[in-house]
Amino acid sequence: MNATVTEQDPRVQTAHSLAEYLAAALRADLDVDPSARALLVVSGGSTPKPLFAALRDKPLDWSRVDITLADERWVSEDADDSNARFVREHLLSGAASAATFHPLTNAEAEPEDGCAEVSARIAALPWPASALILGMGSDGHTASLFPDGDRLQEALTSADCCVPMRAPSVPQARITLSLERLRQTRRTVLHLTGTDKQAVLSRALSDVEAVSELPIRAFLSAPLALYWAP
Ligand SMILES: O=C(O)[C@H](O)[C@@H](O)[C@H](O)[C@H](O)COP(=O)(O)O
Repeated sequence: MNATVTEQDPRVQTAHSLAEYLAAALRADLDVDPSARALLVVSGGSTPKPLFAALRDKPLDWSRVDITLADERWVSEDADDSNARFVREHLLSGAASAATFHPLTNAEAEPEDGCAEVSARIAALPWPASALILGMGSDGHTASLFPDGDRLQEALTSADCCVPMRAPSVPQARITLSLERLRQTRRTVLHLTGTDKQAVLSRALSDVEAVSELPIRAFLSAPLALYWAP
């Protein structure tokens, strides 16, 4: 007998499992009532690309789904490193093109000037979100909560929806949802790949460093679904 061996990329497999979980969460929240809308908060970076590919054709009523970002670089939407561009190209196609996307930028030149308008617009979405998907950097940042962020303390304590952020470790100015807003979700997912990030997460779980040193720690005291692949 000839055996057929199919090798699956673990990152793609993990993305598929997470897409199933998110689609089920969105369906459950939409099924509550026919007029209900569901909000999905996604992250940028490179990790979500296979997730978006696995999620965008899931059968659900995408016309009742709002999508926004956990954070954004303050760049134009056609810039290579715009998270909005990334979402439009990789998530908002196929069935998911019926969803409504809410970007975190506007025409102001600086996030400090544009933040109030973005905050008001994003606060008006149907919170709590069905799900928040966070990534994490090797410095323990998540969303744009950077250990060296100029407004990290404000973002960790503010009741405002969004906070501008600049950090010496990253080239562009950013805008991030505040911790309080990021916590307004029914489900929080941490989506990671690689052994380097596994090591950072172990450090964060060891309870030695402060939230200001490893901001991901702000999410470890509440239920969190971890999707990790080597
Ligand atoms: O837009 C961004 O850059 C994110 O919001 C950021 O918090 C990201 O999730 C991590 O930096 C992980 O990025 P990677 O997925 O590229 O490793």
